This record gives sequence, structure tokens and C-alpha cells, in this order.
Amino acid sequence: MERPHLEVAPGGGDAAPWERLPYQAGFGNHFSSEAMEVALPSGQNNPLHCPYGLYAEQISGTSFTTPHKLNQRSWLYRIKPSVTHEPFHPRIPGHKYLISEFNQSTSAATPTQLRWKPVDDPETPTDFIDGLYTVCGAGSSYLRHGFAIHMYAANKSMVGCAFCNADGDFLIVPQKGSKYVYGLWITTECGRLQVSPGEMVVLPQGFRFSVDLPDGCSRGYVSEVFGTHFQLPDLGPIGANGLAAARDFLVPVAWFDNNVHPGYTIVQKFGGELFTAKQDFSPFNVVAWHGNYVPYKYDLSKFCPFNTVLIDHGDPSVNTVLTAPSDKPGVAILDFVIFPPRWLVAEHTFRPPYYHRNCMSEFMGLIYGTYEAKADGFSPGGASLHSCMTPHGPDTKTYEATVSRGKDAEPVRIAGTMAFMFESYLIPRVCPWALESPNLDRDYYQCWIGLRSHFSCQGRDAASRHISVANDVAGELQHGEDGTVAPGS
Ligand SMILES: O=C(O)Cc1cc(O)ccc1O
Ligand SMILES: [Fe+2]
Repeated sequence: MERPHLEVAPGGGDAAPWERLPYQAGFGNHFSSEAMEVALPSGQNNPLHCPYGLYAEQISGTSFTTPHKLNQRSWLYRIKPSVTHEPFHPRIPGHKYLISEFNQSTSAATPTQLRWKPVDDPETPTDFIDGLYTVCGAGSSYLRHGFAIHMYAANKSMVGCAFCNADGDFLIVPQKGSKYVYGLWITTECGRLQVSPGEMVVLPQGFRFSVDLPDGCSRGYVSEVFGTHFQLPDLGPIGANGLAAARDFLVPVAWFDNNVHPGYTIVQKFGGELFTAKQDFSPFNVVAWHGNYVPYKYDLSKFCPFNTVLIDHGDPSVNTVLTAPSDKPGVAILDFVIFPPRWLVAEHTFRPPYYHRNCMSEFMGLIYGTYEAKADGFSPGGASLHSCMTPHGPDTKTYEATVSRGKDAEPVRIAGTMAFMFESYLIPRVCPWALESPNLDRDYYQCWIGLRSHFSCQGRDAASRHISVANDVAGELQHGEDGTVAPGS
């Protein structure tokens, strides 16, 4: 192969501002991208001489022998290979609250309903790595089976350092701020992604990335899956269209940094522990790449939700954005489900979520607005955990307000809200940060204690007449002019 003349501008790549970054669209595609013309070798992956004298390096997201339809890997053509670094050493200080093995020495079992208030911005300079703390999880990164749920609060960009998670894929849901702020500026080996609150991003296992905070601070949620990757859910009887469309997923284009960076640090999470290694160049030195193992982002407002159109409250699985499957069909290590704005039209139906006990465990977060099952106490940036078979459902205020509206409720549009759930068939153990946190809402159970018995032996109609809900409670359901409703907001 002919070697083009090496002419790499310092900083290289595309100079587009972050807000107008170009992306490639699609999910599961075999993408390719080059920041310099003809930087991608053609016809083979590792020619003797790569264009511009680049090094060819493969990153595998699945075993070499994984069946073709599940196999994920990419080829990166870079200025220096990743291996060009000094040895890894344990990072001092370590990280007290980052966990990837869930056993009796790292975490606790509890069937109690748990809820956390949003955390404040950190008081000291804290980057994305130091701002991460594990709430709960199950399984083990070593055994390649399980998940972890983390939250983060950070106020400092990562400078001269990149993070690499050898344990699993990160799905990050930034929360802080309105949808129109910049959110997270994430540089990856495949290029750059700007991820605002209201969007989510997946950084697959092993990719190096660095997080800049153009707004000065950010907080949000992270789920991590071990031994599996996120995929679009099967749509079953929904058919070929709906929910998250493959074409709305955005993948970066190649971008590289050819500057000299003495003392650049790679922070590697491996078995939940952090290690560092020094090198003298940026890991974002990939001039071209191709493959189907890639970071990607998705704007949750593009989601096409499905819902009841006649009676009853459907199961939330209908609005699954992505699923990280286990080996059992239909059973997830982790589903990412959202509760987006949508019309509620069901007739003679209790429209909020039903009371339930689930064999799956449910971690919930709120990106903005009010969640339909909780009139108060569940704030944007907060979280809740209802583990396997732990009873939960709408709080007293929501229940009373809903039944008082009577059986002829008009269609209402749930507006201005975006809640989500990480749901797993593995039973989460809860980590010290979450149990010791001053943000743990120790009175959470109180939100249901007021649910009264409306039972009457005098027959069905008499029983409904006995539902003596106070109109002032009903009044707390605020209806907008356009038929929208925001429970208790
Ligand atoms: O518990 C929750 O709030 C999540 C949830 C929502 C819903 O609409 C039905 C079931 C369910 O677990
Ligand atoms: Fe639930």
C-alpha cells in the first residue's frame, strides 16, 4: 500500500465546535471514519505499512469466536499504539466508593424501599472519576456477569488524563441542568461526543475517554454492565417500528490530538480498583477507524413511546430504550427504560403505575419534571431502589388525587418530565456510600403509610362512594391549559 505523505497538524482532526460536532447515525452498523483522507487502509485491516505510518490496533468487545451477529470489534489506526506507556500502578489515593464485586464485604442486602435526595455539587475540585460512587449492584466484573449502578457529581474537567473501564460498559445519563446546556463533552478514541441532559451515552468496555464539563459542573447516573453489551430490544408484536429508532443513535467521527503531552495519565478501572499509567501522548490519537464496537449517544426526546389505548396500565418494559441481555431469553442483566412525555387515555383505569412486587429489581432516576407515581419527595437528580419483591407503587397523595378524579378522566398529556429505570433480574446489594449518605431519605416509607382501607362489605358501588378523598388533595393535580398534567408539581 502506498504511504501518503505524513502531514499532521498539531491538534489534528476536525476543528468543529462541540455544539456542532458531526456524527454518524445508526445502531450496530459497521461504521468507518477518517480524520484525514485515505487514512483507513483499504482491503485489509493490518497492512505491513498503514497509511501515514499509523499503527493498526484492534479493540474487541466480544470474544474472537462470538457468533457473527453478536461479534463486536473495531480497528483503530493511531499515531502511537496504546501499549506505549509505563507500567500500571495502583492509584493513590484509591477510590473508596467505587465497587464492582458485590459480596458481604463490599455491600449489604436490604429489601427496604430506598430513596435518595439529589446530591449537591462537590465542595472541592472533583472530576468525573473522583465524582463517581457506586449505589448498588450485583455479580462480579471478574466473573463477567452482573451490573453496577453509580451516580456522579463533578465540577472539574479531566485534564491530562483519560479513563478506561476494563470492567464493563458505561451507560451515562447526565441530569444536571436544563436540556439546553452543554452537559458532558466526552473525547473518546473514536472521536468526540457532546451529551446534554436529556441524552444518554454508552462508553463500551475498554474505550479510553475523557470528560470535560463546559457548564462547570454535572451530575447524573451511570449503569455499568459486565459481560454483556446494550442492544435494541426486540419489538415483538409492536412490529418493525417504534421505541428508539436505530437511526437516532449517533456515533462520533474520527478526531485526533497529535500534541505532545508529557505525563499524560491513563486511569484504568480494573476489578473496581483504579490503576494509573503514564505516557507522553494523548490516547486520542486515532486518525481513522472502522468497526461496530463504538461509543454512541441518543437523545431521549426522539423516543417513540407506546402506551395503553383503551384500558389498564401496561408494563413499563414497553418503553425499553436499550437492554443488556442475560443468557436467558427475555431476561435482562439490565434494561434501560424511560417514562417520557406521552398521552394517557385509558378508560375507567387507575392510570399511574399499579402497586406491585416485581421479581426484577428497579432503580429509578429522574432527569427532569415530576414522576407520575410520586407527588413529592422524588426530585430531579434523586434516585430510588425497589429491589426484588419489595412492594411499591404510587404514594398516598398520587393515589388519592387519582381516584378522586373519578372514572371519566379525560385524556391527559404527561408533559415536562423524563424519568427512567435501570431494571435487573439480578438482586442488587447496596453499597456503603448509598447507605451512609446524608441524602438517604429515611422517611421514604411515610409516603405510603397514609394509604387507607376503602374496603366496604356493602357492595361495589357503596365501596366507591366510601372513597372519601379530600378535594384539596385532588386539587394538587395541576392541569395545564393544553390538557397536560403534572402530578403534585
Ligand atoms: O415502580 C415504578 O414506578 C416503575 C414502574 C412503572 C410502571 O408504570 C409500572 C411498573 C413499574 O414498576
Ligand atoms: Fe416498580
